[in-house]
Amino acid sequence: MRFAKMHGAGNDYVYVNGFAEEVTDPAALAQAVSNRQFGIGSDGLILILPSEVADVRMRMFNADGSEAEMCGNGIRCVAKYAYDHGLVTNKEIRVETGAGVKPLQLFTNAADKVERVRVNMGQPVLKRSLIPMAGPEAEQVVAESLAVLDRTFAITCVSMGNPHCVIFVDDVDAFPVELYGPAIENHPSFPRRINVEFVQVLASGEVRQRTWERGAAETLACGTGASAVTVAGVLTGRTDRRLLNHLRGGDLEMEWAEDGDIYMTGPAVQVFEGDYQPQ
Ligand SMILES: N[C@@H](CCC[C@H](N)C(=O)O)C(=O)O
Repeated sequence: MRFAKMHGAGNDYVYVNGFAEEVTDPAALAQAVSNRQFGIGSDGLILILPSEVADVRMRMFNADGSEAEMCGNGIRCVAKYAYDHGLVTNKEIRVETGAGVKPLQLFTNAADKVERVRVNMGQPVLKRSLIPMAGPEAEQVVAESLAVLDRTFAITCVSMGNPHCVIFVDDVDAFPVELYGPAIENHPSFPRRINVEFVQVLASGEVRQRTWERGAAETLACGTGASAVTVAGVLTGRTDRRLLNHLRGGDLEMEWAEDGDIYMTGPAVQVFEGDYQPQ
């Protein structure tokens, strides 16, 4: 099975071209290829597939085999793969995801290879009923508290198609993400689990973020998470609608536009291609 290993700001996935390869059990394949000792090594698996409503379709599987609705860093790499491998020829394309069809703008280098991508991530959803939480439905969840282990956090929950819990902290580099991340991911309040963003505000237009990802552990970046952080920063009065987000693996330029859509611009990098023999 041919594959490409790609990353967006260090959030790395194995990409399989579903126009040419048939994958019968993507959940099992995701677990196998993601293993950093016995597999290729990645945060998960992304399939690039034909679409009836867009230029291409993507399906995204976390390292534990669970399928997610959307992947912000992944969709930029899907666009790069599709353009660089000739699946699309335009620099404005549409990608079908589990969270709807997303429009993307591709930026190429002198060799006509995609280097950066701007994605319209769509509008955030703030209703409990749509961000798989337990409890009463339909109110906004801008500032709630969540008791976890020995602490109670102020949280902002935002769905970007997939669920995120944003927590602002004073010193994100010193924060024990590996302790509170899994406890929040698997908290009874979130029956379908949740991605957790820990964020330090550096200035009104600049933050530093670390992410504990549902189904994967801490990753170097999360594009849907950076979108949720942009929303949470504005709603809690901490940040502007334009934000430079420093993640562990690189920077993302974020904007929550006046029309309500969130735009993310960031890198898409192919590291290598290869052949994988399913065990
Ligand atoms: N890293 C991704 C998000 C991947 C899916 C997530 N772990 C989930 O289960 O929702 C991104 O860049 O958005």
